[in-house]
Amino acid sequence: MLGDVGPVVLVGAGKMGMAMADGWLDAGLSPDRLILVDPNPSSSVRHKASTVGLTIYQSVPDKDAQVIVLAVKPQVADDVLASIKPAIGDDSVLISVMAGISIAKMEKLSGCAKVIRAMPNTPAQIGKGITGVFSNRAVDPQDRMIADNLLEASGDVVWLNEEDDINKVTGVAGSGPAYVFYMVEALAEAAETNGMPPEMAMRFARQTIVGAAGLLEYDNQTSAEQLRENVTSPNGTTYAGLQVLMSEDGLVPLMEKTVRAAVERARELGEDE
Ligand SMILES: NC(=O)C1=CN([C@@H]2O[C@H](COP(=O)(O)OP(=O)(O)OC[C@H]3O[C@@H](n4cnc5c(N)ncnc54)[C@H](OP(=O)(O)O)[C@@H]3O)[C@@H](O)[C@H]2O)C=CC1
Ligand SMILES: O=C(O)[C@@H]1CCC=N1
Repeated sequence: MLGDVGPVVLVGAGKMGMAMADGWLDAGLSPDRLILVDPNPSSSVRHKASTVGLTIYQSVPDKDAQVIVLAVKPQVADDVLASIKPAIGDDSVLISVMAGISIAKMEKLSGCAKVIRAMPNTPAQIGKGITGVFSNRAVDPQDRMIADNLLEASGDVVWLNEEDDINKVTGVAGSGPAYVFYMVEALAEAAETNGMPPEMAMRFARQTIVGAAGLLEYDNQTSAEQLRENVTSPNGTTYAGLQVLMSEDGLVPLMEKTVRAAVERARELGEDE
């Protein structure tokens, strides 16, 4: 699927960058068309690179890239945007997954005309991510197709209407896997409080979330609400538990506060410009 794409320059071989790189390699991107740039890669990244035949570069090569993907922390955006100039030609497309950093800033500091913001999430690593995407006007249908090909290797892709939608996607789906992992931790803690030994508590909590997520995928025509109701016997145990979780000060207001904090932080990261 990605046989014709590249060269792709990926700047930042961290958690998100490598999650996407795994997806691209699985989707057929040839390792010699993926240029991985990271001045200080971890030992696991070095191991992965040597296993699949990827070269890791200290800095961006002085050669026009078809696509440059930025997967570095927003805090180093200024330096990194300036450093990628040697790889930018007239037709290069810049795709950034950095939270907060605006298209205007990327155009200005990198000199790249075609800029796309994408917000993926770490399930990209197993092709089960979802990515929100927004581009500037210079990005043409051919560029969008290349971006689609790359991003679809991570899972679903949704093109957005406004740049601020990226901040909303960040708070819901970019950060979202962490909320679910924390739910596992909280469920395990609650199991322990109710008398389960720690190892057993984590085993039951983790597999419960794995199983529930699996059902959402397997039974994808059935709403989450219906799946919940399928568990809930009249006046049974689930009903008793949900009375707490669905109360006025239960999960909904907590989730609203959680997502609002993340969305606002994404907007703030953009304001530090
Ligand atoms: N993690 C996630 O779930 C998601 C993250 N994102 C976005 O992805 C970006 C990366 O996040 P994440 O992967 O978690 O962070 P990581 O810290 O895991 O990855 C960033 C990588 O970039 C490296 N790096 C630092 N400076 C440079 C440089 N000048 N050139 C090349 N590489 C450099 C870092 O090296 P070192 O560690 O040595 O500094 C690190 O390996 C962020 O902007 C974040 O907003 C978006 C969606 C989800
Ligand atoms: O926490 C962060 O800022 C990044 C963006 C979305 C997920 N991780």
